Amino acid sequence: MIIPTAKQIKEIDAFTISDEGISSIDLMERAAYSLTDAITSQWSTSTPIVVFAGPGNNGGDALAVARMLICGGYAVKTYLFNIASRISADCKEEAERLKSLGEGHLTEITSTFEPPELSADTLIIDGLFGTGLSRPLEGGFATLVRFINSTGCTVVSIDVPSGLMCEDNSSNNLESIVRASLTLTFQFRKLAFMFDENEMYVGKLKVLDIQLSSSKINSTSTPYEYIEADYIRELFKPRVNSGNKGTFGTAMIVAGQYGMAGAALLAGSACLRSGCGKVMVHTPLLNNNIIQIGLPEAIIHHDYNEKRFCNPISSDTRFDAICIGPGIGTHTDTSRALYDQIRRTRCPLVLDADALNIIARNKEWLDFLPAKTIITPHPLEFQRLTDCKNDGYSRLKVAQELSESHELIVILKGHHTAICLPDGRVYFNSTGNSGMATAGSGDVLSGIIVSLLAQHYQPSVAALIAVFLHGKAGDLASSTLGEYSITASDIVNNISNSFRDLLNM
Ligand SMILES: NC(=O)C1=CN([C@@H]2O[C@H](COP(=O)(O)OP(=O)(O)OC[C@H]3O[C@@H](n4cnc5c(N)ncnc54)[C@H](OP(=O)(O)O)[C@@H]3O)[C@@H](O)[C@H]2O)[C@@H](O)CC1
Ligand SMILES: Nc1ncnc2c1ncn2[C@@H]1O[C@H](COP(=O)(O)OP(=O)(O)O)[C@@H](O)[C@H]1O
Ligand SMILES: [K+]
Repeated sequence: MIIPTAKQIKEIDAFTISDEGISSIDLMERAAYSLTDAITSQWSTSTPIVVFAGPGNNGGDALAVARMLICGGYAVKTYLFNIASRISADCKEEAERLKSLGEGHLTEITSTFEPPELSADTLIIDGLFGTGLSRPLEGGFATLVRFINSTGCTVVSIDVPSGLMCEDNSSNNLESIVRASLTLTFQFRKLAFMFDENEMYVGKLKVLDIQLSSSKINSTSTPYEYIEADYIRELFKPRVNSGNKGTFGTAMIVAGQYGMAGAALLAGSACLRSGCGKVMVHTPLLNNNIIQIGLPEAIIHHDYNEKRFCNPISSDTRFDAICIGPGIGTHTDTSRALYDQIRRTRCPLVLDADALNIIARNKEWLDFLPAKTIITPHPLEFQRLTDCKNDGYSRLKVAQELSESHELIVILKGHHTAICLPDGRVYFNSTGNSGMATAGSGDVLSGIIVSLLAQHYQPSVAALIAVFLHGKAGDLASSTLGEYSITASDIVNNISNSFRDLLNM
């Protein structure tokens, strides 16, 4: 599903109204009905409800929900903030409809506001601002948001937590954003929801289908896409029945300085579990026994001249794709070896972990990376690599620029990992869970990617499939072990289930 901007959502909204020949108030009623349905399915009529409505259509939704809840037998107190005497036409109409239920349901605030006493079990419905927020909240609205956040009550935000911009929050006033327990958003995830730091505002997320025009959605051009199973499934090539080891390619993994052999094991086993024909591991001699025993299917490519650090792979080119980085360390010999290998590499390449830390110290090497190289930084590695600011939006913009200017595939790892392609498109992943925040899980991802590259998947396709499968393997691991107990090896052990789940095997 696409992730449109707030401006594009407005256009899709307007198109739906004209195309369907319905009035905007009827679309608002449809939206409010689905909100009410979501709320009543979770909270019973014994829950006291307080609704805060703003002056725009987000407020209109809130007023309509208040009316529907009252009609459903809930006790609801509603406050409409009409400070600037400029409420939208549909918000005004919804206020009239609410008032028509009788006295006392609606309090209109035109100047000062005395916050009501709220019991701990009160449910707050936040309909102050949605996609129409145009600047950070200040003054009375900022105070109101701080009040809402201080109550300790459960908060349901309509469409967007009030105060949160749909895209860029890098210069927002972060104290003036509602911290929702649940956000009921219309039709699309918003770009800001993809950034890890905004989870504390969004809370749990539920996307409500309000049947906006599918033809308009399909013709809306946006670089941002949220990827789910159906999309990924289409990217698979059929596996040749008569294929042999050679058909499915050889992957070379350069990993594991002495003391980090586990990184080589994890990347190597993930690679073997992901379909390539042969796996070679280039690793220091001192890792010999552990790799031979732990990964008997792999061919070890010894680093003879140095016992502890990874050195050059000599001029060997008997592989179809190469991954450099998991646990290699940043020793100067390794650094030199990485430089030589980058300059020499002609096959698809994925760089992870310490390979990226070495490049971060030699940023001009970015210019030498072969086109379509995949890099897989976590936020700190990306910060070292680019000196970008620390918020998700700024990081994404820098990743998009890097991807376009250097023709790289940048996989920005996180809860919603972003895959940035050189043509400007960005795909956000839908699988994965906090159990995967465990040492070594990035090594597993690298192993899956290089396996798909060795099978001659285009780098962009390999990146998309690998990120999705990796997260899915983590989700399957969590479904049996729980998020507290997953290890990176459990992710490897669920790669096969992840393939089977995705491909209905
Ligand atoms: N998508 C869909 O199809 C559907 C969408 N629907 C709903 O519509 C919502 C969008 O409605 P919307 O466009 O009226 O914007 P909304 O968020 O209510 O705010 C606009 C008002 O806020 C004001 N304002 C802005 N910033 C401010 C600030 N910092 N401080 C103070 N004021 C500020 C701004 O005034 P101005 O900027 O002109 O000063 C204006 O008065 C959307 O989120 C969803 O809930 C559904 O009803 C139906 C289907
Ligand atoms: N909360 C989370 N939700 C989803 N995926 C996660 C979460 N935390 C970590 N991951 C995934 O786990 C991997 C962690 O990689 P990384 O930080 O490089 O780990 P390591 O360096 O220990 O191998 C990434 O693919 C990341 O997307
Ligand atoms: K809201």
